[in-house]
Amino acid sequence: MLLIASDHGGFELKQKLVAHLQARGVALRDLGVNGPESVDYPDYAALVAAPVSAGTAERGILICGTGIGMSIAANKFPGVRAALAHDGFTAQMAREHNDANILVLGGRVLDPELACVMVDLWLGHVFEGGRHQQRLDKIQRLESAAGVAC
Ligand SMILES: O=C(CO)[C@H](O)[C@H](O)[C@H](O)COP(=O)(O)O
Repeated sequence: MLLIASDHGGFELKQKLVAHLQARGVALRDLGVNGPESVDYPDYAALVAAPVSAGTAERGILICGTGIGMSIAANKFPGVRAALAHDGFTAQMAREHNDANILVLGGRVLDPELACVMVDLWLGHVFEGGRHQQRLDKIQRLESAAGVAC
């Protein structure tokens, strides 16, 4: 199941992406925000990042104005690899090299048509493993070490 959420800065782009993904037949759950009213992005980051971290959802998409706040918040959750992508190349690399389980987009930055292409690239490619898995393992060890230090 693919989860998607945004704050007000990403609301318009989220609506566009939901329509795009539904037209493609992708199973997804829209967790809000449901209108353009001002909200706090960490609340919506948690709605997607917590189930991805817990393993009850496989992947998510988060959108705020720049994508920066959503990235910072989502990456606080263990096991989350939230990648802020800017174009088709970074969206594809987020899957192939980083195995990003959350794609983060900037609603005030991206052209909506490009954002649809980026989501398709991220969904349509696979993690390459190999040397990239070795690097993800090191990130996992950093996460574990940080937990011990606390
Ligand atoms: O981009 C964001 C965080 O990185 C969010 O969309 C924030 O909402 C933004 O920084 C602030 O936007 P506001 O509309 O001025 O509250």
